[in-house]
Amino acid sequence: MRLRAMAKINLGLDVIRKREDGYHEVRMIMQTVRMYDTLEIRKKQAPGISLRSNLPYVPSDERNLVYKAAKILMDEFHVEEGLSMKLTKSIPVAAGMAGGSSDAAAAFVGVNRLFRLGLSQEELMKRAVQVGADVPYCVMRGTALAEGIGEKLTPLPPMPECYVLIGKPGINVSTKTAYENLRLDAIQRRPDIDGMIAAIRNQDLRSITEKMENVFEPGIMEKYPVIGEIEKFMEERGALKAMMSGSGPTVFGIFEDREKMFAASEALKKSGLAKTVFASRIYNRSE
Ligand SMILES: C[C@@](CO)(OP(=O)(O)O)[C@H](O)COP(=O)(O)OP(=O)(O)OC[C@H]1O[C@@H](n2ccc(N)nc2=O)[C@H](O)[C@@H]1O
Ligand SMILES: Nc1ncnc2c1ncn2[C@@H]1O[C@H](COP(=O)(O)OP(=O)(O)O)[C@@H](O)[C@H]1O
Repeated sequence: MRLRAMAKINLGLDVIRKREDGYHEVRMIMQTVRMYDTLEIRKKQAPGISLRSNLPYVPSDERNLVYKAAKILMDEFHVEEGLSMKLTKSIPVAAGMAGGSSDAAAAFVGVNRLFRLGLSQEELMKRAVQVGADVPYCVMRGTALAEGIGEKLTPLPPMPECYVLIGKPGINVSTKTAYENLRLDAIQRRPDIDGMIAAIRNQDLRSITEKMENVFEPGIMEKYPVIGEIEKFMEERGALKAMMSGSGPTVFGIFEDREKMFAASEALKKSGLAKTVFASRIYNRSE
């Protein structure tokens, strides 16, 4: 069985408060994009889980989120057979695009099917949060409002068709450190999440992009000015708006015009500003 684990972007990202347990309460507009890792899974005779990946620097033991997800289901349902998995990564790692979370979501969906465990999507999402705050969303996919620590999800109508240019500079930002360094009392501009939901319901792409805001961006951009440079580069080449995704450092630009996006993509590759450049488009649940 072969599954696609798709990346996400945050069209809007607000952090409301820090909880007692150290996690933060968020309000985010999530959107799946057509950039994906591939997870191949099959049964094997010997018991246990084996995992291979195409990237030497991604762990292929129990630290891998795919492994964690598979183990949760196999333990709960006392699966006696073995599982063999092969992960081929294309989504940049530690990039703010939920690559690992989406791989884990694919493992939940795949293991449920392969061993005929009979769990509904909702039942998978309940278990998914044990692996990471964004994993339930990665099971659901599409356009959604995420609240709580990211696990309370409200599906939204698909955002209007558009093109997404992805540019990741050659730096890594840890999600944990980004949350730890966020000064909630110093946040100056709050994203208008409710306004964005209205704009999505109205299928108004311009209004959606006008409302794009991420509270992590000022702090991370101050440390890594290249993020702002990539945004400017995209906007000068036709992006309605460009912004950092999640805790960064990946930048995405929203384009109405496909040709402009491809031209910007080629130029960005040549510029040397970004290490990974990928021309993509949004993915909707109905596809
Ligand atoms: C910031 C966001 C925005 O979508 O995405 P990424 O930048 O990681 O893609 C998410 O909130 C990331 O969710 P996810 O990556 O699943 O987080 P987890 O693995 O559960 O947690 C990693 C660390 O981030 C912090 N964390 C995470 C989520 C949250 N709501 N509050 C937190 O404080 C915790 O310190 C935790 O130890
Ligand atoms: N399947 C996986 N893919 C990528 N990274 C993984 C995976 N499993 C565990 N990790 C670890 O998780 C960390 C961040 O993963 P990733 O999901 O790419 O971050 P982000 O959600 O911030 O983009 C990496 O440092 C990596 O070592």
